[in-house]
Amino acid sequence: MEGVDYLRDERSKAQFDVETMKVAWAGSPEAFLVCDRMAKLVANDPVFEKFSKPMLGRKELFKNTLRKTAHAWKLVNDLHLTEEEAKWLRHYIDEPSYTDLQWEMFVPALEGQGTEEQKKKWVPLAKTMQIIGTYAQTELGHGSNVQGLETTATFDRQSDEFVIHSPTLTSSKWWPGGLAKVTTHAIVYARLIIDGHFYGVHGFIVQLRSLEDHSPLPGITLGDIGMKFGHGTYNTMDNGVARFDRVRIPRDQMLMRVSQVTKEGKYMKSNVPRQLGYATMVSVRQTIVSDASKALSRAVCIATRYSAIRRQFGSRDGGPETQVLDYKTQQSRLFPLVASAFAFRFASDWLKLLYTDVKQRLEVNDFSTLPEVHACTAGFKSLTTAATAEGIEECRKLCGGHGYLISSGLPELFAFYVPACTYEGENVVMLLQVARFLVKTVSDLGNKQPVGTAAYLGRASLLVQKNCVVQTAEDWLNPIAILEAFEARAARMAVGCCQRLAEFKSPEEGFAELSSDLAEASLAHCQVIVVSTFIRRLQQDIPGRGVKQALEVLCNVYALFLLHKHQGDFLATGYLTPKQASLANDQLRTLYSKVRPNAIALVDSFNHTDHYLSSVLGRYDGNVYPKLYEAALKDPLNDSDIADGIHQYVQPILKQKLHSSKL
Ligand SMILES: CCCCCCCC/C=C\C/C=C/C(=O)SCCNC(=O)CCNC(=O)[C@H](O)C(C)(C)COP(=O)(O)OP(=O)(O)OC[C@H]1O[C@@H](n2cnc3c(N)ncnc32)[C@H](O)[C@@H]1OP(=O)(O)O
Ligand SMILES: Cc1cc2nc3c(=O)[nH]c(=O)nc-3n(C[C@H](O)[C@H](O)[C@H](O)COP(=O)(O)OP(=O)(O)OC[C@H]3O[C@@H](n4cnc5c(N)ncnc54)[C@H](O)[C@@H]3O)c2cc1C
Repeated sequence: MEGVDYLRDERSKAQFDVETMKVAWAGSPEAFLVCDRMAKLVANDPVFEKFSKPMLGRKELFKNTLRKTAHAWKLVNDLHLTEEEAKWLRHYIDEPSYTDLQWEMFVPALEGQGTEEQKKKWVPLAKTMQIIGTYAQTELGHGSNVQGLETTATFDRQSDEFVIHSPTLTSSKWWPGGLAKVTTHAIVYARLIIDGHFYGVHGFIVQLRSLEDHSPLPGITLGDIGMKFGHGTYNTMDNGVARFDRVRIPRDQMLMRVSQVTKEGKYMKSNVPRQLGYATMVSVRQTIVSDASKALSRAVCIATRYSAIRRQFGSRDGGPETQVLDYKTQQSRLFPLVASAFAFRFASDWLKLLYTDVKQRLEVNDFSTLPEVHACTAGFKSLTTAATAEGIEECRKLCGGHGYLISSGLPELFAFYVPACTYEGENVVMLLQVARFLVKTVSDLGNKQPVGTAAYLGRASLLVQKNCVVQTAEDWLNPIAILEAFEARAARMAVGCCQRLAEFKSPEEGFAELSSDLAEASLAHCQVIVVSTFIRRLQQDIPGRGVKQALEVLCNVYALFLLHKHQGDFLATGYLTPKQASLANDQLRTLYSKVRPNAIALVDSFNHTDHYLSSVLGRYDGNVYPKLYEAALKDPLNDSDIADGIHQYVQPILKQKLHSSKL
């Protein structure tokens, strides 16, 4: 049999209806149709070809992306695509470009932090791409600590302008996407100074380049920050540096939803919290969670298909060898990642609802749920990006040696994905934000009953006393038992941290000293929410033959895999006995056997095109070896039998006459 037959055979074993699972993955029939149409539009358009990317130099990579982005914008207009469709189009084009910043950060920053008047002026210009903007917050010297930014915006009462200035080398804006060569405008974050007084960091709309000839405006120095990790992925993007030498902008270009500066130079605070200035980051963190499920689904799709084709050992009497997918070790590394992709998908659907809700509330100045939404977006961003980055690397290893080839699609996916652990809030820094929320919630238990995602902490006094009642491996299939185990572990970790915090001289000192434990407690809290979201999703109506059952298996795999991975926490906090932890692992092995016949169908449900996967190992048709061979032959080194440099550098060595002492 060939790879093609192996996958056909695997598909015939599926115990659920793949077409309905595709809809469950996409979120709704409508969402599925949009994704499917956009994926095919990109896959069938030769402009979006990407197999030649690994061979391009930096300048060509960048220009190639400009060309694709211009073509995409033409399609958006010619085909009258909606914003949602255009977002999927960008996603499937699969190349970081300045438009990510335009649509994911510049427009949301204008919409979220601008006044009605500002939005009316700037948003239509941005949405029609008459101006192209970026989000210029990070500096050479500070990224995580936003309040530590050094760029200044000094109000000049006489001219009714702000003077934007980079006073030090470390105040140079550093990293913003598109800044180096493309963007005409930026939201520049700077310390506001009026009459020598500092009023904190605010966002300012600054024009960077002439709209006539694209040259940088006077007083502005712009450049690229250099090549980044990997080859053809983030190097398509011109992440940039900007320095400002007393650049003047009109007063009405400070984003003034949160606070205003009057003509007279009076600083006025609205009744909105200053954290609203961070709202764009909350919006993007939410998008990043959804992106994690996509990136992980892509990696597991490649690794699962290839694992069904790859055979090693186990041949008897000249018969076929064992598919590596049948090895329990392969399953125990791969299936939890398949389950995680689904878990993150449902978590991101839920987070989107939570975010939509807070957005509506913020519009009518209801800020009550902002702390919880901030904690959820920050925590989920950290949890999902860390697990996805690790998961992609695991998938590379699951594909053995071939996983290291660029043609497997995995090295470039990894290089593209890993910065997600850093940008939009470094992951540990984000967990510490969750920790602040947890400590506040636990410390306030006597006065205030927690709600929403923290509601379980209202039962903390009970959860720290109760013990797990599981007696058999089957008991671990009960969602109530699973959820209580996660809640008890998280509550015990959070309460334990709070008790130890009280032993320090000051809360700040305690927080700093216990920050590792607090980050672990935060992760445990986020896992409660992801697991409970998966469980709740299964309580909804899920149509289609066997779809719900297949998802139930994955939900249990996800939860019990986490329980097994973090069994140290579950045991140390005393909720579980070693016997119960071992029963969970027994159940996990059984569950892997239930995933096995559905493995290929599950990854088919992601509906990824071969173009999107850009992987010879993950091809839908399974024709791996001939195509791997074909891809290798296309390498420029194979253009001739005698490569450049052989005559010059190798032959002289071969032909040298050695002295007998060196023989
Ligand atoms: C097609 C798909 C495309 C997908 C996505 C495209 C992305 C493109 C790729 C890359 C682009 C990347 C862009 C960037 O990276 S932009 C830069 C991002 N930078 C950061 O994320 C900086 C992280 N730092 C911070 O957010 C803050 O400095 C901080 C939260 C770490 C600390 O804030 P600070 O004000 O200094 O102090 P406190 O810790 O004291 O906080 C005060 C108070 O405010 C609460 N809070 C903090 N942040 C928020 C928030 N966002 N919303 C609501 N509330 C917030 C915090 O919890 C404290 O509350 P308290 O405990 O009650 O006092
Ligand atoms: C590909 C990419 C694209 C980007 N795009 C943009 C963009 O468009 N616009 C923009 O403004 N920025 C952008 N950034 C910058 C990005 O937002 C920052 O790099 C990020 O916020 C992390 O900040 P940092 O680099 O200062 O890291 P640091 O904060 O210096 O982190 C270094 C280490 O210190 C630790 N650390 C920091 N603070 C604490 C603390 N309080 N407690 C414990 N540990 C701590 C971190 O955990 C980390 O291990 C981008 C970055 C990348 C990689």
